Formats: sequence, structure tokens, C-alpha cells
Amino acid sequence: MIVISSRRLVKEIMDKKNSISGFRPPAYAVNNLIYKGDFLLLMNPDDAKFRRERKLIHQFYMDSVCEKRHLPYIIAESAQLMVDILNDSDRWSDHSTRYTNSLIMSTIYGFRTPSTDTVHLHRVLDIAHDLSRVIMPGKLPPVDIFPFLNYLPERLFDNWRSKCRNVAKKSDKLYAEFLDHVIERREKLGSKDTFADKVLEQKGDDAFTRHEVMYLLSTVLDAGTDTTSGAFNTLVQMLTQNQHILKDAQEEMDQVVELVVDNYALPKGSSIIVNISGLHHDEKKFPNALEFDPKNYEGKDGLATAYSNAANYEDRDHYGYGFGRRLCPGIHFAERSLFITFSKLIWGFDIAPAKDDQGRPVPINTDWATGYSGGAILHPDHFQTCIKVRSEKKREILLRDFEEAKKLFSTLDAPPREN
Ligand code: HEM
Repeated sequence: MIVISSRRLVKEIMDKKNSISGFRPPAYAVNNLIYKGDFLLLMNPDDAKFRRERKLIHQFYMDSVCEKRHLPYIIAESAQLMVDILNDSDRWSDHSTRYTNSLIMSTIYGFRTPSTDTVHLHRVLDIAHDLSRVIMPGKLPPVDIFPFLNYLPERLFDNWRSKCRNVAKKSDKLYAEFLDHVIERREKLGSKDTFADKVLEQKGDDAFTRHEVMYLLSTVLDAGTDTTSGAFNTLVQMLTQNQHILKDAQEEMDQVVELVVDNYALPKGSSIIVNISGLHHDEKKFPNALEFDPKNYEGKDGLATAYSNAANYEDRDHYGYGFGRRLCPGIHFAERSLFITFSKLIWGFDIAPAKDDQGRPVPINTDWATGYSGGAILHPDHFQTCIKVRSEKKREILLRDFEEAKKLFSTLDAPPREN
């Protein structure tokens, strides 16, 4: 096992030698028992299916498509997010989950998640929760390292096989229902130019099996949901704790936005772990690395896409979207989504620490070792914050934006009913 904590080595190994470093170690339980070989994140770059899937994702979520097709949905969904926060600020985090789920669902399947009560949202979250409980470190026997464990009765290891199969059953049911909704719609109305339509339109050698389609779509759904809401929730936490940064950002926004709202040998087969946290806390690069300080990125005015493949490793901004062969194919989409929601939030709202009975700010645990948890993606643990609209005029603009967004929402399907 090799751990990399240097920008230069990330460039040399993960980017330049990506035909070697983009492989994945085996993960029998998840890959075979749950996803039956159809989980993109565990596929290897020499697998033709990996290349076909990444190509389709890239084609549908690349820069120009985001700009033309997806941006109106990002703007419309973020308008609802702002109004949801306006009306129900205590549940801002639930609303950010609804936002990310609805946005990606509408691009994949052509129906949205209008409220935090929408049934399919809870079914998606429930499966993600079951999955993270099954794969939590220590829960599965290390069959990838000691294959003989596979031959021992599963009851010795907390019935791990049955647990994986149960997750697969629940997940198969949900993603089959989503897919059938699209297939039925295509029979009646033809293509709605969603990601599912594009995948179903693949012909001949490029055609996917039903199971492959279900899990290509669900991978994009999962990869695009928790990641984006995790970033949003962490921003709210950092702004709650760093009032001076919020004020500076609001001042900047008010000036601009009142007009428009809108040399190592790597043994073959080694597992390489890029120490992203270490890279982001490198004191040579960021002397105040433990502070939330956007000034560390001063002058980097482009989206992360602009720096993700920088020839000089020192020019890269951050590694949040990965690197090389496995660079996040949703980067163009996610960047627009985060830029728009972050800007609207800062422009429209004051975000301040909640106060206790004696008027003292309620402390927030931002220790990265103890204050964050989750499955594959870490989110801040629950914290108290107080979010209030900055002025009546801003409230009016946010409500007006939402009325405009409803026109676009009416072109999408109603969420399918559970079978
Ligand atoms: C803030 C938001 C996001 C962040 C920080 C993020 C980050 C990442 C990272 C670090 C990886 C590489 C994981 C690995 O090496 O195993 C990745 C992979 C991936 N991301 Fe994203 N992502 C985000 C949003 C999205 C969105 C919106 C989509 C879809 C539109 C998406 C689709 C994917 C897919 C399909 C993969 C798997 C690629 C592969 O295995 O080769 N992501 N993402």
C-alpha cells in the first residue's frame, strides 16, 4: 500500500501514468454480491464497459452540454432551494439533500423530487444508508485478502452475504422501477433527451443489458447527490463559524449581483491512496491550512475544471474531484451547481451561529477527525445555525425566481408511484 501526499507525485502517477494508476483493488462483496459487476467505480480501465460508460457520462455532462441543457435546471432547482430555506430555515440541510437529488434525477430520468417528503427520495436515502452500514470498516470479512473466508459459514461474520443480498434486492427494485418509468414514457412519447434516454439508445455492440443500464443510472445518481450536498452543508458550517468571510463575500456579491441574480518504484499491483486531506493541509502551500480561508484560492477565478488538468501541478486548485483516469466526470455539472447555489445563498441570507439560553453562540465541532461522519462521503455532523433572509427586497427576488422556475418544472414528469 502506497500513500501519496505530494502534488508532484499526484501529477506524475495519477495523471500522467493514469493507464496504470486508474485500476481498482478487488471488492468482492460490493462488486459481486451487490452490484454484480455493474458498478462503475469498481470497474477497471481495461474493461470496455468502463470506457463506454465513462464516455456516455462525459458526453452528457460535459462543459457545453451543462451550459446549454443543464444550466436552466440548476438555476430553477436552486430557486426552489432558496425559497425552501426562506420558509423553513431550520431544515436547510434536508432541503439541500432534496435539491441535489431532484437536480440529478431530472437530468437522468426526467422527473424531479419536488419536496423533502417525496417517496423516492427516502427510498434512495434508505438504500444508501443500508449500503454504508454493510460496508462500514470492520463489518465485512476481509475476503479480498483471505479468499478462504468465503468458504466459512456466513453466520460467523454477522450474515454478511445475506445482508449484501438484501441491499441488492431493495436497490434492484427501486432502480428497475425508475427505468421502467423511462421505458414506458419512451413508448408513449419518445425520447425526452435525458441521460436514461441516451443510455437506452445505445445500439449493437454498444447496447447495455437491463442490469447495466439500471446501475449506470444509479451510479450517476449516487455520485452526484451526496457529494454536492456534502459540499453545500460544509459551506454553511464554515460560514456560520467565519462571519468575517461571509460579510466579505456578501459585500462582493452586493457590488456585482444587485443587477443580475443569477522517483518511486511502484510495485505492480500496489494500491495507491492519494492523501487528499494531507494535500489540502500542506503547510507549504497553505500556511493556515486548518482555517477556512477562501483567500488561499485568490486569483483562481475559473471553475475547478479549468485547473483539474493543469500542466504545472502547483497550479491545481484542489483535489476534491479526484485525478487522472478517474477524475470526476460530473465536474462540469457539479461546479455550476455549487457556484449557483453558493452565490445565491451568500447573496440572499445571513448565516450566523445559533445562540443558547444565555445568548452565547452554540459551539460547532469542526475537528475533521471527530466532527464529520457518513458513508463514502463525509458530511458535517448536525450543528446549529441561524439562517435569515437579508432583506425584504431579496425575499421578493427569491420568490419571483421560484415562480419562474415552476415553468420549467412543469415540463418534467411527476414522480413515479411506488409499485
Ligand atoms: C461536489 C460534487 C462532487 C465531488 C466533490 C465529486 C468528486 C468525485 C471524485 C473525487 C471522484 C473519484 C472517485 C474515485 O477515484 O473513486 C468522482 C467520481 C465520479 N463522479 Fe463525482 N463528484 C461530484 C459530483 C458529481 C456529479 C454531479 C456527478 C454526475 C453528474 C458525478 C459523477 C461521478 C462518477 C460517475 C464518478 C465515477 C468515475 C469513475 O469511477 O471512473 N460526480 N467524483
